[in-house]
Amino acid sequence: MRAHRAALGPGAAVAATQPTARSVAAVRRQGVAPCRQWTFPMAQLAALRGPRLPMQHVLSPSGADSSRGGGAGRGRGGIACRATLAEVLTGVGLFFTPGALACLYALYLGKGDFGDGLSRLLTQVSRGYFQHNLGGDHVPICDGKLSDLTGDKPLFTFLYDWFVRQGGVYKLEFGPKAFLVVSDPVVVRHIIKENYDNYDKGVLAEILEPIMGKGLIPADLETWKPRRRAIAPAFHKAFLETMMEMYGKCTERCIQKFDGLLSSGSTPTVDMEKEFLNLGLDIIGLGVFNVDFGSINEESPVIQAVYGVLKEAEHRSTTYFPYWDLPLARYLVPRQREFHADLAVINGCLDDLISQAKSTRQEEDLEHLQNRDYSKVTDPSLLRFLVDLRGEDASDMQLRDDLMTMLIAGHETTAAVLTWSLFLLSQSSEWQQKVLDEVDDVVGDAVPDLEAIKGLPSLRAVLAESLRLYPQPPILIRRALADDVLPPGLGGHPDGYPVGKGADLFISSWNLHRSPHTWRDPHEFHPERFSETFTNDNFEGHWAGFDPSAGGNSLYPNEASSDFAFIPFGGGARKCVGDQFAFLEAALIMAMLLRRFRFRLTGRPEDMRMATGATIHTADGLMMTVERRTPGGAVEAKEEGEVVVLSPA
Ligand code: HEM
Repeated sequence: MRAHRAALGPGAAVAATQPTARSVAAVRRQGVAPCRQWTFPMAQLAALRGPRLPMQHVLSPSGADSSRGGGAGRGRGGIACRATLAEVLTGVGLFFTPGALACLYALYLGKGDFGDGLSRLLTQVSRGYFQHNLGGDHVPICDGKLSDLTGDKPLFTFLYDWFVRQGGVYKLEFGPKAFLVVSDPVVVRHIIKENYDNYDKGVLAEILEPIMGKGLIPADLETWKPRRRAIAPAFHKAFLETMMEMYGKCTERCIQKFDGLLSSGSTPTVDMEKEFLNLGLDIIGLGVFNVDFGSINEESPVIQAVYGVLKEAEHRSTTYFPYWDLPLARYLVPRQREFHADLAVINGCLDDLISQAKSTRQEEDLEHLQNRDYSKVTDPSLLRFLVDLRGEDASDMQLRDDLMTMLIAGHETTAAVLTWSLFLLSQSSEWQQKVLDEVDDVVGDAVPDLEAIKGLPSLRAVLAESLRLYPQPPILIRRALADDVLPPGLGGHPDGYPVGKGADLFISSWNLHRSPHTWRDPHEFHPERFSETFTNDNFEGHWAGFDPSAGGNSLYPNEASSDFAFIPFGGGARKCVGDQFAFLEAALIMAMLLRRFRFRLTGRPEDMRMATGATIHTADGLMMTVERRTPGGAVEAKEEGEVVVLSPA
């Protein structure tokens, strides 16, 4: 955010309207009238953030005129030496006046806030030049303020306010960029399932490319198809069962750590968000490469590098101006230097692991790999599977990209689900009691297996409710590969919303999951909702409603049971490949920790604040006291109001 302010703040804005000596010279050389100079920085912005456009569009809204205007005559050789002082002053005045006027106009548009005003000015000027067809003439438009991006409230909460006012499809304009924000299940179903191959990851792929390359999440469709075919079968039943044993071992380490803290007789305070991140990192390291990061108890350089890269991915996804693409930024900006150093550490580590795995490759058919006796397999990791799979000769680079993708995708997301689940559960003695009764009955002191997790419906409903209220990530990103027409959704324009090739879309899972049209009491913590049906006749048959029996054998309520009103792991062809891996992991960790410890929030729940990046995390950690729990004991009933759920308001 800070970088964003620096790049687009008042200083930059003034620079944008007052050209540098070099740009003036360039304009003179081209014979372009100086008064058209204001368009230049916008061209840069648009080119950096969106698809490039022909330069004549940028230089002059009125086309060829600009190259023939008064500037051409003034700019042709020798003017400076023949000019009188008055002419020079007039020239300077002519040159700066538009800039000054633009500044004043920006201040007026922003009602005194220059940044907001500049953003609006850029929006007004760029409409029709840089924006793709985004919803046609009848789409509701929201004018984003820069202060929304830089303020304390996460961006996705603003998207909710607008959704409530404007409906399930609206256009959000920020400076020269515009997005279509989608919060309606019928429209979401169209984008991610029915017409999924008309969309790629757009802006997200641009941001993640330096980190994940062409890994499965950002990959273009052509790269994605064969990789998805190779990777999805790796998450088979025997693999997941073996992973659960590994989750148990990692969770035991966490339990031992808490036991150690409790042995002094005091009541320790622990940041549970951090503990979940460490636990998640150990698990993903073992699952993906069979490498034990041991991060619960120590910090290795690789772990530090992973955290550094994660932070940078987050920084980039929340920074408006991609300054890291500027020439030399990677050498001159300290955080970019650190990022590239971190990336080199991880890539070095991954390259070693890949070359080791390839040097011991034992090619096998898919069926054989899936039916191995996993009790005898020393390396059950995804890397081993992908290297040994017959017919899969992915390059080292592709393997590296896929592994890096899974390392990043599978770590923070699960930690975030655990963090918000514990936050919610710690406020409800009723749900704690339900969950603990199940855990004591079904699991006891054992490490739960797949069947045991199936026997914990209350715990699974709590995890799902946490994913509904705090979806990870809160926004999914898409870009249209060809023209399309989105369906109207609830209350939308009957003709639907046309989108042009290159149009950027935000699918707001946050809005979808808290929509008053698809959920009863959408901002309240009610895990029991997932065992009840819900319909809304206003959709006139276009939305099937929520039906718990429509989810098949899924461990969690999903896009099928909710007809795309609940997409905790996405949906359609690009649905998360690690959904079962992650859901089982979260359920197992919760069951084992809750069985042994009692966690209490140290502060007031209403003081918790969200921070956003790739996932929603807490602004100040999840600080909790840890006490030993006597298994089988009742949860002390206390006077409780509604569970505090952090909401858009
Ligand atoms: C609770 C934890 C997790 C959540 C909430 C989650 C959520 C998601 C979501 C919503 C998507 C769809 C993104 C989109 O459509 O743009 C996705 C995709 C993906 N996730 Fe997860 N994920 C989790 C854990 C994992 C794990 C553990 C792994 C790997 C070990 C993983 C790997 C992936 C990959 C590779 C994709 C891209 C799939 C594709 O495009 O084919 N995720 N995840």
